[in-house]
Amino acid sequence: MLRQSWDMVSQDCCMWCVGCALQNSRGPIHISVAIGTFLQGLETEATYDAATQEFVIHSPTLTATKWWPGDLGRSATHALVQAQLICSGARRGMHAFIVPIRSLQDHTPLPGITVGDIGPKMDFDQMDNGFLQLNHVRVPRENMLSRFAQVLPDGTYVKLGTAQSNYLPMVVVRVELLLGEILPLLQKACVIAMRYSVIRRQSQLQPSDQEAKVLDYQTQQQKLFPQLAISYAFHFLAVSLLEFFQRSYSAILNRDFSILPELHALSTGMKAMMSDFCTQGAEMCRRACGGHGYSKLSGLPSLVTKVSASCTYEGENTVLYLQVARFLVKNYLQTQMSPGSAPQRSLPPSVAYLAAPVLARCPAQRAADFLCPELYTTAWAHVAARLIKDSVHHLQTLTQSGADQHEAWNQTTVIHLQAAKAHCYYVTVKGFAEALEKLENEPAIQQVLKRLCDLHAIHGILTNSGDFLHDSFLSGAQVDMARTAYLDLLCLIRKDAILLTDAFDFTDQCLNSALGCYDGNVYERLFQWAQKSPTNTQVVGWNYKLRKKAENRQRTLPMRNI
Ligand SMILES: CCCCCCCCCCCCC/C=C/C(=O)SCCNC(=O)CCNC(=O)[C@H](O)C(C)(C)COP(=O)(O)OP(=O)(O)OC[C@H]1O[C@@H](n2cnc3c(N)ncnc32)[C@H](O)[C@@H]1OP(=O)(O)O
Ligand SMILES: Cc1cc2nc3c(=O)[nH]c(=O)nc-3n(C[C@H](O)[C@H](O)[C@H](O)COP(=O)(O)OP(=O)(O)OC[C@H]3O[C@@H](n4cnc5c(N)ncnc54)[C@H](O)[C@@H]3O)c2cc1C
Repeated sequence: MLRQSWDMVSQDCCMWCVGCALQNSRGPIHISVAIGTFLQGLETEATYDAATQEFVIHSPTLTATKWWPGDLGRSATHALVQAQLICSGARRGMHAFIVPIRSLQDHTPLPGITVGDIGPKMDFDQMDNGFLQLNHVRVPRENMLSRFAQVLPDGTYVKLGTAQSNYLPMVVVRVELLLGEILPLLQKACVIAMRYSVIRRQSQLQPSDQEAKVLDYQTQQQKLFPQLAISYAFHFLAVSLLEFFQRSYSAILNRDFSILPELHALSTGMKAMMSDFCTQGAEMCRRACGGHGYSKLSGLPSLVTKVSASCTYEGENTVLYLQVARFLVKNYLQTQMSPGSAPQRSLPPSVAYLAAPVLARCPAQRAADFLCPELYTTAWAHVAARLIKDSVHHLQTLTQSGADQHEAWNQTTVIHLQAAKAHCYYVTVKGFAEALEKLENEPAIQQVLKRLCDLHAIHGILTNSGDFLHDSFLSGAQVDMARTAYLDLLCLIRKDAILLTDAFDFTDQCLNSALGCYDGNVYERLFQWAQKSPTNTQVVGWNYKLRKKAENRQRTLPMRNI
């Protein structure tokens, strides 16, 4: 029964999900997943012993200690450990092994296992994150996940996939995290900040007016509407990425890996961009709520710290952007191959723009021209293509001047990072524009969402205007036109802003915010919730008692001659 459960793990490919609980006849099996950044450099080893048909799993150094895996510190009974496979004397790279770590009878650590909690974190100390050291722990041969590679009883290694096929679970988790974990955190922050901003009144727009809702200030709109727009942009993109992944998945399981590089580039790029922007956006929403945004009763501080973790887990964002850059460089070089020099293959759809005809100047002549998906998608494609070309040029210049390939890569990574980020922005703009096209039968919804799409694209142009001005693709006058279009959009989006956040459909319970409830009773709720603070539930506060104690002590101390 236990073995069957493990088979389920490998077949369903849910092995990266943290703390997945599998039931077996002897009780709950709770799996934690343990890997780090540099998978090729993993220190933990799994050496096959043909005599006993077991793997001996060992952490040879302190730095090989697994650190962070969810549910490992207190709960997990098993860990999915990524380790360097060594069989018949040869190193075979990273593979995954199911390792029992705690007794199913009394939950104590098994022999050879050192496991525990990693200590306090930035927030969410209630979450269980653990460390794990393995001292020559033996597991049966069947405990290696073996869809893409097997070790036969005599130690023969049989490769069934490519070198990258063992990385597939990371793609799966990254794709699923976008809609399941990361994006809702920004969406919730938007709902809270937007609802509070129509309740909070501050100062006057006109001297004779009553105090204005803060959402009617242009600067408040500039803080919140780009967050709303990007929430929608990410929603459409994450949905289409999930569909793309689902379409490709069966091919991959049948060992057709041709789609994997693009899936990898899209999933890493979108994980990095979404977690970056959702983190900045949630913090912006928190600050847009003034002092109450700093109160935990607003729900915003925990959203900010939670989403901030997503910039690191499942691959640190810089590392992920550089994976995108690697994909971009490869595909750009493909476009530079002269016909006949190598077999031509068509570019993956997400980078097809690299081979498209180059438009040297933006044709916009007035502000309204910027409200055109074709115009701004082309503008983003132009900037991304130029930055990629530039990054490849720098790389080639260094290698041609004699620099070692790896050194040249490191010396150009800041430029590659910029190119990868521009490419990711282009992907979100294009994805949003394509989603709009599918709404032809819903003209009213299409119109409202198009304003958000316009805002997302133009906001990106204005915040990166240097990149658009650099080769005179945009002129200074055109940047001014784009800004006019942007400011006009803020007014238009204002009237739909609350409905657009209501549409995320979070319940009050799920928002858990005194500022963000549907009924708008912010101050009543803040006051009620503050009463529940432990210090307010005692008749005499602890600080008063402490002060009294200190005063009494002072009185009983003998006077000192000073
Ligand atoms: C405190 C609590 C707060 C609240 C939190 C709330 C909880 C919410 C739930 C969230 C749960 C989080 C759980 C987190 C889990 C984890 O973090 S698990 C650990 C994650 N670790 C990683 O993601 C590791 C990151 N590292 C990598 O992705 C890769 O190893 C790499 C470093 C990016 C590259 O690997 P490497 O082989 O060393 O490098 P290259 O030489 O660059 O690549 C070789 C080729 O492989 C291709 N490739 C790389 N990765 C993949 C992939 N995933 N899929 C497909 N292909 C891949 C790469 O493109 C190269 O290909 P070529 O260019 O063709 O050679
Ligand atoms: C909340 C949380 C939950 C987690 N859950 C799990 C889990 O369940 N299972 C698990 O296995 N792990 C988990 N982790 C660990 C997580 O996957 C790693 O922290 C993450 O992959 C980053 O690796 P690292 O900590 O080694 O950072 P490092 O790789 O050491 O990064 C440090 C710095 O070095 C830079 N850097 C690293 N490599 C390069 C490079 N090649 N080029 C340029 N710069 C580079 C990074 O950009 C970063 O600025 C979790 C982490 C957190 C914060």
